[in-house]
Amino acid sequence: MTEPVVVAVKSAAPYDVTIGRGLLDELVAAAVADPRTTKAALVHAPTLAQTADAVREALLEAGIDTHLLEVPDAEDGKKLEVLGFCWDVFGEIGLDRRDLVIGLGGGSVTDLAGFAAATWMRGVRLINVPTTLLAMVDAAVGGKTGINTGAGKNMVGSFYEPSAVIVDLATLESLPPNELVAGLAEVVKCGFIADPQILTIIESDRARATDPTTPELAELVRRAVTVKAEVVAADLRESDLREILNYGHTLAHAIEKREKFRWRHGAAVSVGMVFAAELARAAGRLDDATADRHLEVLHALGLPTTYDPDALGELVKIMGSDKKTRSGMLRFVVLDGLAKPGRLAGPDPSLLAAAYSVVAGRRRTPGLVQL
Ligand SMILES: NC(=O)c1ccc[n+]([C@@H]2O[C@H](COP(=O)([O-])OP(=O)(O)OC[C@H]3O[C@@H](n4cnc5c(N)ncnc54)[C@H](O)[C@@H]3O)[C@@H](O)[C@H]2O)c1
Ligand SMILES: O=C(O)C(=O)C[C@@H](O)[C@H](O)[C@H](O)COP(=O)(O)O
Ligand SMILES: [Zn+2]
Repeated sequence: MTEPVVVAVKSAAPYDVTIGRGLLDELVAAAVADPRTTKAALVHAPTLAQTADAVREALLEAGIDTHLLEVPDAEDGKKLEVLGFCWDVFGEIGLDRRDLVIGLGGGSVTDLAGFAAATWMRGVRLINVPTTLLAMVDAAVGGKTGINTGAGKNMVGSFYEPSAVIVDLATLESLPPNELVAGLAEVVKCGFIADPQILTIIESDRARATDPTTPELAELVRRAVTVKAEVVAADLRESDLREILNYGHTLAHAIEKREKFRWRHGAAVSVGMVFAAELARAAGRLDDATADRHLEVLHALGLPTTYDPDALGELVKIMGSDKKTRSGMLRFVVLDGLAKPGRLAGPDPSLLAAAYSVVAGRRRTPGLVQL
């Protein structure tokens, strides 16, 4: 990819996701797009301190007084006290309604910065600059913002869309390989729910699909962002269709909560997708080949596909507070075939147990030989 590629999110307040390499100029252009903006609060993870400095310099040159807010890393940043810290700094620097918040980092930072922007003076302009694969293809796009609470993952937040998303693929070159692979879980998710070509690209050459410098990875990013953009443009507030982006997340969020948010989100989603596929297979809704393909592709990428064999009871309890639950009835996004997402409501405990026996590693699926 030489020229940046733009994926338009055609929601009520449309915005562009610009994907390329070395996009500082595009970021500055997005920032100055509103000529009333004189100040920016740049929220970033500690690992992005150097990049944050470079962005600040460029914005200062463009006449935007830019303040850096370094927040705790990963899920430690998605906390009420950190949100409070952001609000305090916004107040101290006099950030007003014409100004700008920039989220620079992984999904934990874009979720936090997005919610801080959504709530400050009831909403100030937001630009997301995702620097992990997961944030590029998922967290930074689509307007879900929020923090975790004692009750669980992302329990407080809002739907608040950015005015621009700048995806600089060059930032992936410093990302630890395990983080890149974790991000691929959400890419694989898009493959199963909507765009099977994603799976073919990964299966054809796993090494190139996991190399941040290749056109294959750039194409995976473009395809996954396109899936997300189309879904959120049709159903921003998750009244129905958007739930498909939650494929694998019912179990994933329960695992994350049980693990006190120390698991990588993408790793939990990987296990959650295996569970959802097995649930659909056990319910007679998903063919063996597609169910087996989950284990094969996720395992080949080095993502986890199993979890504590004795945790099902606890996980079912935690899943009770999943946001898709209705009148106390658990609801899962499942597949009725490749790229045919449906819903499974109130599964019988025997179905949950059958599906979990694969996650627990107690039952191997017939099609799978390499595990
Ligand atoms: N809002 C949404 O729609 C949405 C979608 C998917 C996930 N999420 C949320 O996103 C979060 C997970 O995001 P994540 O996987 O990006 O994790 P993360 O934000 O915790 O980042 C992972 C790690 O990578 C480091 N890092 C980030 N960019 C780097 C770079 N370029 N070079 C080196 N290190 C870098 C971070 O400091 C961190 O340690 C979860 O909280 C999840 O709930 C939100
Ligand atoms: O954008 C969405 O919608 C998603 O569900 C994408 C998920 O990958 C993401 O992890 C999201 O934050 C989950 O949201 P939640 O509503 O289940 O908390
Ligand atoms: Zn997710």
